[in-house]
Amino acid sequence: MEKSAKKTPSAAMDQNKILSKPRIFFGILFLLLSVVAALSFVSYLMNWKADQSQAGTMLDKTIKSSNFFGKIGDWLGNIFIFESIGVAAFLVAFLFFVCGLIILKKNYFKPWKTIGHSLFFICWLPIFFGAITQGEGVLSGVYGFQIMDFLNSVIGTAGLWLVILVSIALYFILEFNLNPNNIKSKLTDLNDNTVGRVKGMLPKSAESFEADEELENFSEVESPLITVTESAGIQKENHSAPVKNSAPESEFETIKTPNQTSFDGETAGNSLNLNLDNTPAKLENLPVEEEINFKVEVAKPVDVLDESDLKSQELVDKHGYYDHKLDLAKFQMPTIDLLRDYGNEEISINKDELEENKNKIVGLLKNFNVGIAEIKATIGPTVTLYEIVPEAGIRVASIKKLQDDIALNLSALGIRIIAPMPGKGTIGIEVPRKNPSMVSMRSVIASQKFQNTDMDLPVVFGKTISNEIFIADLAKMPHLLMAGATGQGKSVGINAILTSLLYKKHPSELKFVMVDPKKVELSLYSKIERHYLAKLPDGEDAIITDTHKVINTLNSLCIEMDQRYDLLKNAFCKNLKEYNKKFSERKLNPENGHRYLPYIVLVVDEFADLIMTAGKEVELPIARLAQLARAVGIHLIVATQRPSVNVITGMIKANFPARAAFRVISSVDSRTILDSPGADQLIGKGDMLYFNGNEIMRLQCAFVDTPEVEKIAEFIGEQKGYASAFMLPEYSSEENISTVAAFDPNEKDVLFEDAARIIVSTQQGSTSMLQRQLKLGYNRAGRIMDQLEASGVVGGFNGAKAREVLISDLNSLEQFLEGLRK
Ligand SMILES: Nc1ncnc2c1ncn2[C@@H]1O[C@H](COP(=O)(O)OP(=O)(O)OP(=O)(O)O)[C@@H](O)[C@H]1O
Repeated sequence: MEKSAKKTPSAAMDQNKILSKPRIFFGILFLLLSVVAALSFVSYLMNWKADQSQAGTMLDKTIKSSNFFGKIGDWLGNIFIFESIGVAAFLVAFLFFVCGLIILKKNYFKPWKTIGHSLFFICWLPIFFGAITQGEGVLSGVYGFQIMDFLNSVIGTAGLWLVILVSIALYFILEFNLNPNNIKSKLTDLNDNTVGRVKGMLPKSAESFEADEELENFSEVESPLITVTESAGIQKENHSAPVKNSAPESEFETIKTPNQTSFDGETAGNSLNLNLDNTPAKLENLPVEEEINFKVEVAKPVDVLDESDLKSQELVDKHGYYDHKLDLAKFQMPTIDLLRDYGNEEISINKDELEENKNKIVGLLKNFNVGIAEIKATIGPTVTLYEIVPEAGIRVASIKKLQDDIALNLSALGIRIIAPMPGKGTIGIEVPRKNPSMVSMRSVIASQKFQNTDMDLPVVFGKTISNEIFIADLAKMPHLLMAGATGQGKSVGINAILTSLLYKKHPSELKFVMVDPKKVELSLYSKIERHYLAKLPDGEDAIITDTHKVINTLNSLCIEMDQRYDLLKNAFCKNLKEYNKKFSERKLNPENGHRYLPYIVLVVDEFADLIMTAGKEVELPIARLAQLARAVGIHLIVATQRPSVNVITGMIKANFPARAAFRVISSVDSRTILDSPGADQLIGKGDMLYFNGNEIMRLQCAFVDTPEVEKIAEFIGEQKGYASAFMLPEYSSEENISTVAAFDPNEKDVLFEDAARIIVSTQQGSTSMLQRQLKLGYNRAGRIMDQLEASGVVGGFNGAKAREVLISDLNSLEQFLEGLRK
């Protein structure tokens, strides 16, 4: 109660302000009376036997009273206690007190309820004590005894006790809303809660009952009351509490309900009506709100298991979760010692070099009137980054223009200026170190960062310019485009990527599709065919070198992608991870085609070579895979030496957000791969730029030598593997063949004859030539070529080479065409 008073001090103060003087006078008078009466009663009870004999001697000065309040106190005690209602007289004193508070408008409790309770006990206690003491002593008072005596004579002793006990029982039932359910729940609460909590609950129970009553009233007039109260700005949260029924079980929420009684004698109902009718301004003068604890319990949602869930649960209980590693349960991941230790890789700091470079940079910039406020050096494995803060007013572009001058001055290759440094207020000048340190694959694989990573497909590229290990998640990239001129570290980079994946993924979780037109770069991995490689069912080698097979494999991967999408759709999963989790929980039936889906990483080395020989036939499936395959766990790594625009077309580029550039020949190439220059300024030997779609980072690629890769492949290859490589879906170009066979002269393209003439006159069965000469799109040129094949002008598809032209000269062709026209 005090709490609520404390909570609304301003409201209470407002009320004090409007108290009239007579009100204050009578209020205090009643409070004093209550104190005098209570103390007189206490004193009377202590001395009543002696003092009673002095009754009626009020004016006799010779007779002294031992009551605190003298003869008045005696008189009061005698009248209220002895002659009337015994110890229940204290309730009369209490009623005085309540009246005093009501007059002073101190609404610490519900006054009318309190008066009601007091009156009940003023009636009940004297009879009860009368029945117990049979009129002996002062506990019952004379009236109490007489009423008890009267009842006793009318209904007998048993009837009297029945009345006493039934009346008190009824009181408690009504007051505390006691019913079997309530008692049970309260007992549970008592059990559940700590002693302190129980203590807290007991006095509150009366309030709970009141709150229930009030809530009933609320529900009758719920919506208007809510509207009015909210508009009045009074405890808006009151109404959100019941709405929050979805709150977790046992969560207590406090709601405040407007007090139902007022000092003007309004009943609860009246009070509510008043709320409805009053304006917000009037509402502010309503009795202070009282805080009660309102407990909301929401039944826990029952986990409804449908039939398939039950089945999967049963299967899990019986067999445990599906373990995709079980087939190769004994498979050992490669050990660190397979990688070569290149010795101390600690960065040596050459102070002279640092000082010299710093002085040169500062001196040169000064010559060009670029003042520097601050300069800082960060030493990386291959380059040192000098970060400068130019003086105020210096334009960034003016420093950027000085790149060549700085390079000349420092007489070093590979100077790169980053102006401004992303996320920093500085300009960066990267200067290659004279004695770069090597970053070995061993050191990055053995690092805590890599060992503890929880990425799906972690790829450790090497170290950043600030010597931190850099790991990226291929699953998130989701495809990587790599470029770099010959001998700049691209092959080492691919090996570093493959090695990181081999060190982290079990054969059941990852498959590689390797395309290597150069035939030598990836051949080392043929040893891990039965563990990690995927191939076409009729493919002899898992590492694909033939262009024709590449096309089939890419199309097969597209089929795999489509099949995976169907599986995911049927399993209601959004991505591979979710799907595999569901499969492991045995929620997906293998009889419906469901299977554990490993990640598939397609690695294409020398993409330029493929594009040159097969053009759109390669570009289209690659672009399709790049666009769609990420969700089904197919990721692409495409590398090229020649990052020209006809190799890395707009379509390819748009679908490869992650790019890695080793040193390239020209800044045009750099722009093709990274959309900005810089890769032409690298120093080679694994010095690379990595673009993740947002920013470009300079990295030193980790070095892994061919013998190391060989060792790893051997280590894996010697272990028990699957019966064969992972089989990709069958893809045959028979469909094309059948369309070719079903050639209909009447449906031939209008440019068919022109195309035939070009081919025969040049003796080159090339689709791209037709495209160029006739200015056709790839699809139409391809269709015409099919028709030429079907009609017998050219031979079948010949992989990388042009088709054989079957008609030797234009004369023969004209005759041939004449024949077709008939
Ligand atoms: N990360 C590296 N750290 C140190 N040296 C490296 C690194 N990467 C490459 N090199 C050096 O550069 C040489 C060429 O590297 P790599 O074979 O990877 O080049 P490439 O770009 O693949 O060439 P190509 O395209 O002709 O195959 C390596 O033999 C090695 O000496």
